[in-house]
Amino acid sequence: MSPVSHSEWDRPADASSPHEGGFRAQIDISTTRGGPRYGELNEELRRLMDLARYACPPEELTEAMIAQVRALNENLAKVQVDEWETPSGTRIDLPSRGNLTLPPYVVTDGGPDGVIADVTFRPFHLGGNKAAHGGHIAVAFDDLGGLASALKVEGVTRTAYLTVGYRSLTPLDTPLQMRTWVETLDGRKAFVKGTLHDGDRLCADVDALFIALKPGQP
Ligand SMILES: CCCCCCCC(=O)SCCNC(=O)CCNC(=O)[C@H](O)C(C)(C)COP(=O)(O)OP(=O)(O)OC[C@H]1O[C@@H](n2cnc3c(N)ncnc32)[C@H](O)[C@@H]1OP(=O)(O)O
Repeated sequence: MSPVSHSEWDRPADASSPHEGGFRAQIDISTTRGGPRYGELNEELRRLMDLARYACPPEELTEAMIAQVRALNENLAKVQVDEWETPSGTRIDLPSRGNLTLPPYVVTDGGPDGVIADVTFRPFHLGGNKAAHGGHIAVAFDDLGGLASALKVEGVTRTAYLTVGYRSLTPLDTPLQMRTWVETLDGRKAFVKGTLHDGDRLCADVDALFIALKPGQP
Protein backbone atom coordinates (compact mmCIF):
# COMPACT_ATOMS: atom_id res chain seq x y z
CA MET A 1 0.00 0.00 0.00
CA SER A 2 1.31 3.47 -0.87
CA PRO A 3 0.33 5.99 1.76
CA VAL A 4 -1.35 9.15 0.50
CA SER A 5 1.25 11.89 0.51
CA HIS A 6 0.11 15.37 -0.29
CA SER A 7 3.73 16.52 -0.18
CA GLU A 8 4.27 14.67 -3.47
CA TRP A 9 1.78 16.74 -5.44
CA ASP A 10 4.54 18.23 -7.59
CA ARG A 11 6.76 15.21 -8.04
CA PRO A 12 8.31 15.05 -11.54
CA ALA A 13 6.94 12.86 -14.32
CA ASP A 14 8.32 9.36 -14.63
CA ALA A 15 7.63 6.35 -16.83
CA SER A 16 5.06 4.82 -14.48
CA SER A 17 3.24 8.09 -13.90
CA PRO A 18 3.61 10.36 -16.90
CA HIS A 19 2.34 13.54 -15.33
CA GLU A 20 4.19 16.80 -15.20
CA GLY A 21 4.06 19.50 -12.59
CA GLY A 22 0.93 19.59 -10.44
CA PHE A 23 -1.38 17.94 -12.96
CA ARG A 24 -1.04 15.01 -15.32
CA ALA A 25 0.43 15.99 -18.68
CA GLN A 26 -2.62 14.40 -20.31
CA ILE A 27 -6.04 13.65 -18.89
CA ASP A 28 -5.70 10.10 -17.58
CA ILE A 29 -8.58 7.86 -18.62
CA SER A 30 -9.56 4.32 -17.78
CA THR A 31 -12.61 2.06 -17.77
CA THR A 32 -11.21 -0.72 -15.60
CA ARG A 33 -9.25 0.86 -12.74
CA GLY A 34 -10.88 -0.02 -9.41
CA GLY A 35 -12.72 -2.99 -10.94
CA PRO A 36 -16.18 -3.56 -12.39
CA ARG A 37 -18.05 -2.68 -9.17
CA TYR A 38 -16.23 0.61 -8.43
CA GLY A 39 -19.22 2.61 -9.74
CA GLU A 40 -21.58 0.68 -7.47
CA LEU A 41 -19.34 1.47 -4.48
CA ASN A 42 -19.43 5.17 -5.42
CA GLU A 43 -23.21 5.09 -5.68
CA GLU A 44 -23.58 3.45 -2.25
CA LEU A 45 -21.30 6.12 -0.79
CA ARG A 46 -23.43 8.85 -2.37
CA ARG A 47 -26.52 7.19 -0.88
CA LEU A 48 -24.77 7.17 2.48
CA MET A 49 -24.23 10.93 2.15
CA ASP A 50 -27.86 11.50 1.08
CA LEU A 51 -29.17 9.53 4.05
CA ALA A 52 -26.68 10.99 6.53
CA ARG A 53 -27.54 14.56 5.45
CA TYR A 54 -31.14 14.19 6.63
CA ALA A 55 -30.73 11.65 9.46
CA CYS A 56 -31.55 12.45 13.07
CA PRO A 57 -30.57 9.22 14.88
CA PRO A 58 -31.26 8.37 18.51
CA GLU A 59 -28.13 8.09 20.67
CA GLU A 60 -27.92 4.28 20.74
CA LEU A 61 -28.15 4.11 16.93
CA THR A 62 -25.52 6.87 16.58
CA GLU A 63 -23.15 4.73 18.63
CA ALA A 64 -23.78 1.64 16.46
CA MET A 65 -23.34 3.66 13.27
CA ILE A 66 -20.06 5.21 14.44
CA ALA A 67 -18.71 1.67 14.82
CA GLN A 68 -20.01 0.66 11.37
CA VAL A 69 -18.59 3.70 9.59
CA ARG A 70 -15.31 3.29 11.49
CA ALA A 71 -15.09 -0.30 10.19
CA LEU A 72 -15.75 0.93 6.63
CA ASN A 73 -13.08 3.62 7.00
CA GLU A 74 -10.58 1.05 8.25
CA ASN A 75 -11.17 -0.98 5.08
CA LEU A 76 -10.73 2.12 2.92
CA ALA A 77 -7.54 3.00 4.83
CA LYS A 78 -6.07 -0.37 3.79
CA VAL A 79 -6.40 0.39 0.08
CA GLN A 80 -5.05 3.94 -0.15
CA VAL A 81 -3.03 4.93 -3.24
CA ASP A 82 -1.83 8.34 -4.33
CA GLU A 83 -3.79 10.71 -6.58
CA TRP A 84 -2.08 9.44 -9.75
CA GLU A 85 -3.18 5.85 -9.18
CA THR A 86 -6.69 6.25 -7.82
CA PRO A 87 -9.53 5.34 -10.22
CA SER A 88 -11.40 8.44 -9.04
CA GLY A 89 -11.37 11.05 -11.81
CA THR A 90 -10.19 8.62 -14.50
CA ARG A 91 -13.18 6.30 -15.00
CA ILE A 92 -14.83 7.81 -18.07
CA ASP A 93 -17.47 5.04 -18.04
CA LEU A 94 -18.84 6.30 -14.70
CA PRO A 95 -20.69 9.48 -13.65
CA SER A 96 -18.22 12.36 -13.15
CA ARG A 97 -15.35 10.05 -14.16
CA GLY A 98 -15.84 8.14 -10.91
CA ASN A 99 -15.02 11.22 -8.82
CA LEU A 100 -17.27 10.96 -5.80
CA THR A 101 -16.67 14.55 -4.73
CA LEU A 102 -18.29 16.00 -7.88
CA PRO A 103 -22.02 16.31 -8.46
CA PRO A 104 -22.76 13.24 -10.62
CA TYR A 105 -22.97 14.06 -14.33
CA VAL A 106 -23.02 12.08 -17.55
CA VAL A 107 -21.44 13.69 -20.61
CA THR A 108 -23.79 13.17 -23.57
CA ASP A 109 -21.68 15.11 -26.08
CA GLY A 110 -18.16 16.52 -25.86
CA GLY A 111 -15.48 17.86 -28.18
CA PRO A 112 -13.65 21.06 -29.15
CA ASP A 113 -17.00 22.82 -29.68
CA GLY A 114 -18.10 22.22 -26.10
CA VAL A 115 -19.58 19.78 -23.64
CA ILE A 116 -23.18 18.82 -22.89
CA ALA A 117 -23.88 16.86 -19.73
CA ASP A 118 -26.83 15.67 -17.65
CA VAL A 119 -26.17 16.71 -14.06
CA THR A 120 -28.20 15.65 -11.04
CA PHE A 121 -27.63 17.38 -7.72
CA ARG A 122 -28.22 14.85 -4.99
CA PRO A 123 -30.15 15.37 -1.77
CA PHE A 124 -26.79 15.87 0.02
CA HIS A 125 -26.04 18.83 -2.26
CA LEU A 126 -28.77 20.75 -0.41
CA GLY A 127 -28.24 24.47 0.08
CA GLY A 128 -31.70 25.20 1.53
CA ASN A 129 -35.39 25.04 0.70
CA LYS A 130 -34.91 21.91 -1.47
CA ALA A 131 -32.51 23.82 -3.75
CA ALA A 132 -28.87 22.99 -4.58
CA HIS A 133 -26.03 24.74 -2.72
CA GLY A 134 -24.41 27.40 -4.91
CA GLY A 135 -20.94 26.05 -4.19
CA HIS A 136 -21.84 22.66 -5.64
CA ILE A 137 -23.16 24.36 -8.79
CA ALA A 138 -19.81 26.16 -9.12
CA VAL A 139 -18.00 22.82 -8.69
CA ALA A 140 -19.98 21.34 -11.60
CA PHE A 141 -19.21 24.39 -13.79
CA ASP A 142 -15.52 24.21 -12.83
CA ASP A 143 -15.18 20.57 -13.80
CA LEU A 144 -17.22 20.73 -17.00
CA GLY A 145 -15.70 24.11 -17.94
CA GLY A 146 -12.30 22.51 -17.35
CA LEU A 147 -13.30 19.61 -19.57
CA ALA A 148 -14.50 21.93 -22.36
CA SER A 149 -11.26 23.92 -22.26
CA ALA A 150 -9.13 20.76 -22.09
CA LEU A 151 -10.87 19.34 -25.16
CA LYS A 152 -10.31 22.64 -26.97
CA VAL A 153 -6.61 23.04 -26.15
CA GLU A 154 -5.94 19.26 -26.13
CA GLY A 155 -4.15 19.48 -22.80
CA VAL A 156 -4.66 20.17 -19.14
CA THR A 157 -5.96 23.59 -18.09
CA ARG A 158 -6.38 25.27 -14.73
CA THR A 159 -9.07 27.68 -13.54
CA ALA A 160 -7.89 31.30 -13.23
CA TYR A 161 -11.36 32.68 -12.37
CA LEU A 162 -14.92 31.44 -12.35
CA THR A 163 -17.98 33.67 -11.94
CA VAL A 164 -21.39 32.04 -11.50
CA GLY A 165 -24.71 33.83 -12.03
CA TYR A 166 -27.45 32.17 -10.02
CA ARG A 167 -30.52 32.98 -12.11
CA SER A 168 -33.21 30.79 -10.50
CA LEU A 169 -33.39 27.94 -7.98
CA THR A 170 -31.63 24.71 -8.94
CA PRO A 171 -33.67 21.66 -7.92
CA LEU A 172 -32.27 18.52 -6.31
CA ASP A 173 -32.82 14.98 -7.59
CA THR A 174 -33.73 16.27 -11.05
CA PRO A 175 -31.77 15.62 -14.26
CA LEU A 176 -30.56 19.03 -15.45
CA GLN A 177 -28.61 20.02 -18.56
CA MET A 178 -25.23 21.72 -18.26
CA ARG A 179 -23.45 23.13 -21.33
CA THR A 180 -19.93 24.55 -21.35
CA TRP A 181 -17.89 25.82 -24.28
CA VAL A 182 -14.84 27.91 -25.10
CA GLU A 183 -16.15 31.23 -26.33
CA THR A 184 -12.68 32.62 -27.19
CA LEU A 185 -9.25 30.99 -27.28
CA ASP A 186 -6.38 33.48 -26.96
CA GLY A 187 -3.04 31.64 -26.75
CA ARG A 188 -3.09 29.73 -23.46
CA LYS A 189 -6.25 31.53 -22.31
CA ALA A 190 -9.57 29.74 -22.82
CA PHE A 191 -12.53 32.00 -22.02
CA VAL A 192 -15.36 29.66 -21.12
CA LYS A 193 -19.10 30.20 -20.95
CA GLY A 194 -21.71 27.80 -19.67
CA THR A 195 -25.34 27.34 -18.72
CA LEU A 196 -27.36 25.11 -16.42
CA HIS A 197 -30.99 24.47 -17.38
CA ASP A 198 -33.95 22.71 -15.79
CA GLY A 199 -35.91 22.08 -18.98
CA ASP A 200 -36.32 25.52 -20.56
CA ARG A 201 -35.60 27.38 -17.30
CA LEU A 202 -32.12 28.87 -16.85
CA CYS A 203 -30.87 28.04 -13.33
CA ALA A 204 -27.32 29.40 -13.58
CA ASP A 205 -24.64 30.53 -15.99
CA VAL A 206 -20.87 30.86 -15.82
CA ASP A 207 -18.08 33.04 -17.13
CA ALA A 208 -14.64 31.55 -16.52
CA LEU A 209 -11.02 31.66 -17.63
CA PHE A 210 -8.94 28.49 -17.88
CA ILE A 211 -5.20 28.64 -18.60
CA ALA A 212 -3.45 25.85 -20.52
CA LEU A 213 -0.53 24.66 -18.42
CA LYS A 214 3.00 24.84 -19.76
CA PRO A 215 4.99 21.55 -19.71
CA GLY A 216 6.24 20.94 -16.19
CA GLN A 217 4.17 23.76 -14.69
CA PRO A 218 3.25 22.97 -11.06
C1 LIG B 1 -11.12 17.34 -17.09
C2 LIG B 1 -10.68 17.82 -15.75
C3 LIG B 1 -11.28 19.18 -15.38
C4 LIG B 1 -10.81 19.62 -14.03
C5 LIG B 1 -11.03 21.08 -13.86
C6 LIG B 1 -10.64 21.55 -12.47
C7 LIG B 1 -9.93 22.84 -12.60
C8 LIG B 1 -9.51 23.37 -11.29
O1 LIG B 1 -10.26 23.40 -10.35
S1 LIG B 1 -7.95 23.99 -11.16
C9 LIG B 1 -7.77 24.46 -9.44
C10 LIG B 1 -8.13 25.90 -9.16
N1 LIG B 1 -7.22 26.81 -9.80
C11 LIG B 1 -5.99 27.10 -9.29
O2 LIG B 1 -5.57 26.57 -8.27
C12 LIG B 1 -5.15 28.07 -10.09
C13 LIG B 1 -4.12 28.82 -9.23
N2 LIG B 1 -3.42 29.77 -10.10
C14 LIG B 1 -2.41 29.35 -10.90
O3 LIG B 1 -1.96 28.22 -10.84
C15 LIG B 1 -1.85 30.36 -11.88
O4 LIG B 1 -2.19 31.66 -11.45
C16 LIG B 1 -2.42 30.13 -13.34
C17 LIG B 1 -2.00 28.75 -13.84
C18 LIG B 1 -3.96 30.25 -13.38
C19 LIG B 1 -1.87 31.21 -14.25
O5 LIG B 1 -0.48 31.30 -14.04
P1 LIG B 1 0.59 31.25 -15.26
O6 LIG B 1 0.48 29.95 -15.97
O7 LIG B 1 1.92 31.62 -14.69
O8 LIG B 1 0.04 32.30 -16.23
P2 LIG B 1 0.29 33.87 -16.29
O9 LIG B 1 1.50 34.09 -17.16
O10 LIG B 1 0.24 34.51 -14.94
O11 LIG B 1 -1.03 34.32 -17.06
C20 LIG B 1 -1.27 33.90 -18.40
C21 LIG B 1 -2.29 34.86 -18.95
O12 LIG B 1 -3.53 34.68 -18.21
C22 LIG B 1 -3.91 35.91 -17.57
N3 LIG B 1 -4.46 35.60 -16.25
C23 LIG B 1 -3.94 34.76 -15.32
N4 LIG B 1 -4.73 34.71 -14.24
C24 LIG B 1 -5.77 35.54 -14.48
C25 LIG B 1 -6.93 35.94 -13.75
N5 LIG B 1 -7.22 35.42 -12.53
N6 LIG B 1 -7.77 36.83 -14.31
C26 LIG B 1 -7.54 37.33 -15.55
N7 LIG B 1 -6.46 36.99 -16.31
C27 LIG B 1 -5.60 36.12 -15.77
C28 LIG B 1 -2.61 36.74 -17.47
O13 LIG B 1 -2.89 38.11 -17.38
C29 LIG B 1 -1.91 36.34 -18.74
O14 LIG B 1 -2.49 37.04 -19.82
P3 LIG B 1 -1.56 37.53 -21.09
O15 LIG B 1 -0.96 36.27 -21.66
O16 LIG B 1 -2.52 38.19 -22.00
O17 LIG B 1 -0.53 38.43 -20.51
